Amino acid sequence: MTVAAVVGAAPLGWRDRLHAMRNRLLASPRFQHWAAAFPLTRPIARREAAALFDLCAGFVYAQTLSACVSLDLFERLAAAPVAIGTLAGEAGMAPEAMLRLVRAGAALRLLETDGSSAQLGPLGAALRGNPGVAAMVRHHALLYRDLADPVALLRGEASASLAAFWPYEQATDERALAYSALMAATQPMIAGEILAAYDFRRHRRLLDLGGGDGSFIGAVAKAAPLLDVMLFDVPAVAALAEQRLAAAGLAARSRVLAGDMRCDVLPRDADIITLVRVLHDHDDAQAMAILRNARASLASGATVMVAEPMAGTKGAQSMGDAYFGLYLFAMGSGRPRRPAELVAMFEAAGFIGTKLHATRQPMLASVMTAVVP
Ligand SMILES: CC(C)=CCC/C(C)=C/CC/C(C)=C/C=C/C(C)=C/C=C/C=C(C)/C=C/C=C(C)/C=C/C=C(C)/C=C/CC(C)(C)O
Ligand SMILES: C[S@@+](CC[C@H](N)C(=O)[O-])C[C@H]1O[C@@H](n2cnc3c(N)ncnc32)[C@H](O)[C@@H]1O
Repeated sequence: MTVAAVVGAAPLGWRDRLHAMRNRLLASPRFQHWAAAFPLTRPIARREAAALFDLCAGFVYAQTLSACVSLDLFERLAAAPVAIGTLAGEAGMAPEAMLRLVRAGAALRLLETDGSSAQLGPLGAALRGNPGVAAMVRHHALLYRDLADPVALLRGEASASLAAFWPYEQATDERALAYSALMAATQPMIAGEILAAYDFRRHRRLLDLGGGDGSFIGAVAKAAPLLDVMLFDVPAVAALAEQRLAAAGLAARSRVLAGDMRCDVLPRDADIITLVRVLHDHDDAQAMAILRNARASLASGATVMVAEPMAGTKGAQSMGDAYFGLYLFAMGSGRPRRPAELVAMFEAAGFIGTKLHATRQPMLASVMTAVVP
């Protein structure tokens, strides 16, 4: 009797049978021993075992990085190597403990060490070039807490601290300041990707929905000096944007509006609307409401752009469905979407001509545009 017959399921097709055969083989200790011993399969066996080990141990690596960021080690080591004893004294720990951390960091290519001093490793050096990454590592303390019991989180039995960090509906000034500061810290890497992928100089007036503190439109305004910029966000964030844009000398070229982008009337004079790291925060019905509202405000020929990390991104699959999938689940709304899902949503909202624009680091953001017929 087959497994399918036992559980009463439909008989397996050839693809499923092949899949089941592969999985039986991979689970067999005899096959694993053979593959590790046979010279042609040995590199694959080692790579797959290492990949599985990294999944088991990934949280330790992330916490090693977290300790380095908390202790500001990458900045401390920016100019020159520093003796382990000195670093230990500054961090308030025993030299043996600091050496343990430095050796862990060196194994992860964050640091380098000769056993008596430490200096930056290649990944620690790259991290310094993107200050938003350290801000995210600090922020991850919340997600780490929420994921302590992932099954309880998925069952809805644990209250997530991340949800309280993003209180869009009731954003007080203090909360808005906290999440907008995090977004502003990470915005340069995102704006860099979008500006390299899309030329905004072809437009006249841009409306950035959920535009945060204005960091993105500030960068666009610099790259497209003739473009007028508008920003729409919840009241507490819009107030921050107003201050920031004025401080950047953009008061005359910019307009800031406050409200609910899902249902409030939007300005009608934009020829491009941007949604940067916005749509993936919202469940499908809300995301459709945003797209339909954007469509209603735009004239024929105008453009809508979604820029955010997308699921299924080649070479960065774990970023989409694993990282952002669980991040947004803990946050309590939204999901990372595949480009094909966004195309369907654009079309359902009345846009045509969807286009995916290649970005240099799709792990950080993908860019998709569509136009009003
Ligand atoms: C010179 C020598 C020796 C060799 C040359 C070899 C060579 C070419 C090396 C390359 C060097 C190089 C250019 C490195 C570049 C590294 C970069 C650009 C690294 C960037 C890393 C970015 C990271 C890790 C980003 C992480 C982002 C995170 C975790 C973002 C999280 C965002 C969240 C949670 C957003 C939340 C918003 C919400 C609520 C979802 O809407
Ligand atoms: C993840 S942040 C992205 C901010 C900015 N676009 C960026 O990439 O840095 C999402 C933004 O959408 C805003 N937002 C969320 N729900 C909103 C709503 N219903 N109406 C207007 N803005 C909203 C939030 O206040 C926040 O500033």
